[in-house]
Parts: sequence; structure tokens; C-alpha cells
Amino acid sequence: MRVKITGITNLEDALAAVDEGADAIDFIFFQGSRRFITPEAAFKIVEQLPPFVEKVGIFVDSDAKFINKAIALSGITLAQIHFEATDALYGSLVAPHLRVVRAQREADVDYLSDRYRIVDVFGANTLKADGSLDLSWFEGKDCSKIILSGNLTPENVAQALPYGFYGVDVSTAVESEPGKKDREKMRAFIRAAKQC
Ligand SMILES: O=C(O)c1ccccc1NCC(=O)[C@H](O)[C@H](O)COP(=O)(O)O
Repeated sequence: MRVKITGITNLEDALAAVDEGADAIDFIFFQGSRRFITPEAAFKIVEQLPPFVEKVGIFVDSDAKFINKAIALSGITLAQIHFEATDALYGSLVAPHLRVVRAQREADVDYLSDRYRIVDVFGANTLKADGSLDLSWFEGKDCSKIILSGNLTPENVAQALPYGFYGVDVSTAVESEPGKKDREKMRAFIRAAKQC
């Protein structure tokens, strides 16, 4: 599975994530986040990354003008949209975008099923008391365009492998504190997700 490391705030973590095999990293352009980074600071990281790494920007409740300016300033290659946006907004973006489905019930897994999308199950009780995942909502479904997000850890991510997800997305479980990644945890997560 492809892996995106979410909430990068500094160059050291970005280079470590890529070095450990991450396919994508992202920057959170939302001031309310403990992982907030400005587009200008993100650019200083983006310009030092090697080729073939997807650079994603996360946007919450933003308009097209703000998003397009952040794309231009940061050099991100994909905009991840965390709110209900209009077709007009999507149509006016100057970079490709990825939509986020916040799954609250099983039917939400099928929403936008013709598109690549993040399915975030963070608020959906998918994490069992023993740290393992309940992925029953995905049983028998085509997950080939889904990037699974929420409650994933180095210990449980291998459970996602049989479902054929396009990728996985992780933040908290590979951090030592919000906004600071832990290289060993990133390595363990990526190895488990890629079975290498
Ligand atoms: O991390 C944040 O602070 C954040 C704020 C606003 C929008 C998105 C944000 N994070 C990105 C995500 O959606 C998380 O990657 C996702 O929920 C998985 O998080 P985790 O369960 O901590 O791996």
C-alpha cells in the first residue's frame, strides 16, 4: 500500500519520512491545527525534497483564492479538501485535488466511489480496545480507490492489507508529540504497510 505521512512541520521529519519510504507527505494549512504550517514554511521543505514524492496540502473551510495562493506559495502537488466544497471551487483549483469522506456509517464508504478519495474513519469507532481495527465496513467492497485514514498504527496497519486499499494515511501514531514525527515509528509503520 502507498503511505502518506500527515502533518509535516519541519524538514528533518520530511526527509526522514521520504527516506523511510513514504510516497507522500502533507502540510496542514489550517491555523486551528497543532500541526499548522504556513505555505511559505512548507515551500522551504518542498524545495529540498527529492523527485517522485507527492506533496499534499490540507485545507479546512477555505475559499479557492486562499487555496490557490497556498498552492503557488508552497509548491504542493495535490490539495486535500476537508470540507464540503462546491463544484465551482473544485473547478477553479490550480492543482489536482483529493476529497475526504468522513465516514460515520458503512454507506459512507461507497460515497464518491468512482474517485480516489480519503476515507477517514477517525470518529467511527473502528479502533478496538486492544488496538486492533474493525474494518468490517470495508468487507466485500472495492477499496482500490480508497486511502484509509484514522486510528492507524504501526501495530494495526497490516490488518488493512487484505482489503486492497490504494493507500493509508497516518499522523498521531508516528509522532512523539503533535507536529514532531518519530523516525522509528514512521519506519515501523511504512514497513508494515508495504510488507518490506
Ligand atoms: O491533524 C490535524 O490537526 C488536522 C486538522 C485538520 C484537518 C486534518 C488534520 N489532519 C489530517 C487528518 O485527517 C488525519 O491525518 C487523519 O484524521 C488521521 O489521523 P490519525 O488518526 O491521527 O492518524
